[in-house]
Formats: sequence, C-alpha cells, structure tokens
Amino acid sequence: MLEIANLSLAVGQQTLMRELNLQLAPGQVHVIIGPNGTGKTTLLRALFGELAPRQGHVCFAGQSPRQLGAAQWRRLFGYMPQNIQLELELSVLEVVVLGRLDSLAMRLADEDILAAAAALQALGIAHLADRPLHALSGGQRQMVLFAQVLLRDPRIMMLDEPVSALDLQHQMQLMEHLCQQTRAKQWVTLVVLHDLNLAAQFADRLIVLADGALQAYGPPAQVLDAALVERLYQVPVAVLRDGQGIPFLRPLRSVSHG
Ligand SMILES: Nc1ncnc2c1ncn2[C@@H]1O[C@H](COP(=O)(O)OP(=O)(O)OP(=O)(O)O)[C@@H](O)[C@H]1O
Repeated sequence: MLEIANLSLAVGQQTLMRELNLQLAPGQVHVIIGPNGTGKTTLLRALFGELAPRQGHVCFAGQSPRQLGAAQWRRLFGYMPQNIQLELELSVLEVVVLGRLDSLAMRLADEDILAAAAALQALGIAHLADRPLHALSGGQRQMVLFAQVLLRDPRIMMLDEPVSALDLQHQMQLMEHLCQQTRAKQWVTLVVLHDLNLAAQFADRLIVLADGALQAYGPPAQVLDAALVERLYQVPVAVLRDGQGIPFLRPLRSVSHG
C-alpha cells in the first residue's frame, strides 16, 4: 500500500496541493486527471522524492523515504516523466536496458538483453531495436521509454502522460499492457492522462485534482459525471454509459454549426 497522509506541496510561495490523503492499493491502476497546471506532475515528483512536502508524508508498505533512505526509496519506482527530450546516439535496445541501470554495475548480462528484447517484442516494437533513439518519431520514443520503465520492474509505477504522442493502436496497447502488468506484478500504478475516455476505460480508481486539492476519488463509474467534468473544465459534455456503467464523454461545442 502506498499511503499519502495529509500531504501539502508548495513551489516557492505557491501552494499546489492541500492536505491530500490517499491509500493506493497494489494491483490497481490509479489514473490522475485534472486541468493543466493543477499539480499532477508535482504530485508525482513529490512521491518520487524530487520535491520535499511542506506538510504530511508518504510511505510504502509502512516505510517512509526517511527510513529507507533516498536511494532505496527511488529504487521502488518506475517513473516515466512527461515530455522527455533525449537526443541519444544509443540504440533502442541499449536505451531499454538502461532501465536496469541500478543493478547493472556497468556489466550487461545476457538476461538483461533478453529482457529488453522481450519488452520490445511485447510492445510490438522489436523492429526498432537497432535504430538510434534520435532517429525515432515522438510516438516511437514514447513506446521505447515505456519499455525502459517496464524493465525496472518496480513496486510503484508512475507514468506522466505516457500516451500523449501515441496513435490509437499504441495508446490501447500501452494501457492494456500497463493494466495487465499491474495485476500480474502487483504494482501500485499511477498514470496521468488527459483523455477522460481512456481514463474511464482503464482506471480502477480515478484521482481527480483541481485547485490544489482532491476533488473526487473512486471508480470511474461512480466518479465521472457531466457535473464534475463541466465544473473541472468549463466545457459542456454529454455522458453515455456502457453496460458496466463506464462513462463515455462527448464534449459539446458551444455554438451549433449547420
Ligand atoms: N519548478 C517550478 N517552479 C515554479 N512553478 C512551478 C514549478 N513546477 C511547477 N510549477 C507550477 O506549478 C503548477 C503545477 O504544475 P504541474 O506541472 O504539477 O501541473 P500539471 O497538473 O502536471 O499540468 P499539465 O496538465 O499542464 O501537465 C503550475 O502552475 C506550474 O506553473
């Protein structure tokens, strides 16, 4: 269990999060949604230990970052930040193997190469293995960085807008793989998404952030409705539901065009 207790975050004078309390269970996909600039990335950075909380604390399996030490704490995480700009000469396979940098001790075992190749295969991008990273498209790079973070095999998986450059097929592939691995490996998974329909389809729990505070938390079928979305984004939406009550949202244009 990843516990977030009474967590308040600030950057300079600006308070970004007030008294956040959450208990995030292993084996579940938690999708963070909310408007631009509401602190989603800041929350991930704070969990990873890049930003000290102003108040409150986090702990995993009963242990705090202070008890574990910073290096050991970060070793719990697979973290794929937003918009990574990498102009590396390394090949795709080499970049994916770097997911195991902590344990490599500057030596590559066959098993590391095989694991990287298997991750590329599982994501349908094995054909990219020998290409230099800088020669890939934005979406291809995003899939490669996902493969890299998979190779860490963390306890806590955090992905910040991992599908922002992906086409529909690769969005579904990445999210399906993430859900399946979250169940199989019992990760505590946190994903930031802006696509509310993708969030509704794949989240076990939604974490809704706005105005520096938690607005709602729970299964999408319970949490996501027109009133919440209109309040968050000031956009009118129509909401349909499938047989399981999973909402499907359609934003409505304010001016009718005929
Ligand atoms: N290092 C920093 N110094 C000053 N302000 C910052 C810093 N990092 C973030 N902020 C501010 O904190 C707020 C929250 O930023 P954050 O990146 O966490 O938002 P977000 O919810 O992830 O946004 P987006 O959906 O646009 O990615 C923004 O107003 C941003 O300008």
